[in-house]
Amino acid sequence: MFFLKSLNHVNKLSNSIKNVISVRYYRPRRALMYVPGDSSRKLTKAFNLDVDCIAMDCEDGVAMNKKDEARETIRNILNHEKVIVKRDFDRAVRVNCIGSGLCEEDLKALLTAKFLPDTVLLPKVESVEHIQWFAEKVNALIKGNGNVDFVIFIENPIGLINSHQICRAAVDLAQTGKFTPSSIVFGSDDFCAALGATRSEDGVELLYARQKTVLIAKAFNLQAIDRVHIEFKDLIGLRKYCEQGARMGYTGKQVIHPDQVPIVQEAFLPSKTQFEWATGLLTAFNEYQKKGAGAFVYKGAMIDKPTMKQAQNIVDVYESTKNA
Ligand SMILES: CC(=O)SCCNC(=O)CCNC(=O)[C@H](O)C(C)(C)COP(=O)(O)OP(=O)(O)OC[C@H]1O[C@@H](n2cnc3c(N)ncnc32)[C@H](O)[C@@H]1OP(=O)(O)O
Ligand SMILES: O=CC(=O)O
Ligand SMILES: [Mg+2]
Repeated sequence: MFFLKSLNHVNKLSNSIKNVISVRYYRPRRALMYVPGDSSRKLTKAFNLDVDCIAMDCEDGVAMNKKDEARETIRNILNHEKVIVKRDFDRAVRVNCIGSGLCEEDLKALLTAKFLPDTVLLPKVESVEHIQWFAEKVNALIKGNGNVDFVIFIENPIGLINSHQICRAAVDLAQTGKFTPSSIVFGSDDFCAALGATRSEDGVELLYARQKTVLIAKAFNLQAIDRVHIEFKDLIGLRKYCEQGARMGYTGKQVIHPDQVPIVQEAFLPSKTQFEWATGLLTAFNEYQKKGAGAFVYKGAMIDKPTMKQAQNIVDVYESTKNA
């Protein structure tokens, strides 16, 4: 239901404009909110929030001796139809990583529940072989025409080095598979640990990895979901990092606490002013194209194709989230 609702705007544009736009509509994931799968209390609380994505966690938010409980609790939730309190949301699950030896059991329990999760989040992806393993399991477990969105976590150096091949494999295998690659998550905390780096205020130790992750995501037309801000009481810092991530091209951010949700949801939604600027620009672009002008002046600035694409990005995000 989140998809393809703003095609009208694009359809109004001339064919020559359509050809340069790669249109893809996503289930919005501005805030990707983790909830430990073994905590019924937190899960209930999360379902009452106004949030794009709830990631019911089997992985690092759950202690080793609570893994079975988390898996069972989430399966029970998936055995019931999604209850929409505030509005529709992405009912996602984060399974344990393949290397843990727990992933298969998670997938078996969660993909055979009465209702499929909307999305499966796979942490610590390191290689094409991981994607092939995931594809094989998911394709065997999902019945009929079922399909889940697939979120790939890049959170260690080998995963980052192989990220291009990982995304290529995911996109290729999805053609005949029961999953749809939708996003890359930058798992900065695990990345820091794997790198042996120390977290700092300006995050300089992660800059390359953070930029490369968004670059890879965009190369494959995927959403890019930024690092978690673990100092959850620091809402001023959170806003600053959201704005920074959004400027870098990230489309959303991982969240661990309800207080972080409204700030993140807002920071990754273009403002009404930006939306109006963008729609006005697209209309003007269309008119100038018809007149044979590639470059023109709009609100005091030179506009040509790259700016038109930036405006289209704003419209896409705005349209995909405003009624979500
Ligand atoms: C690097 C990564 O992998 S990040 C992902 C893994 N980590 C996680 O999933 C952690 C998720 N977050 C949490 O578990 C918690 O926010 C903590 C442990 C950090 C702090 O929890 P608390 O000390 O309970 O925080 P606080 O008292 O401020 O919580 C306020 C309310 O929000 C609820 N709450 C806190 N976090 C969450 C959450 N993630 N989802 C839903 N509800 C939550 C609490 O239950 C509490 O509600 P209540 O009073 O009705 O019980
Ligand atoms: O899983 C997230 C991370 O930062 O690690
Ligand atoms: Mg992690």
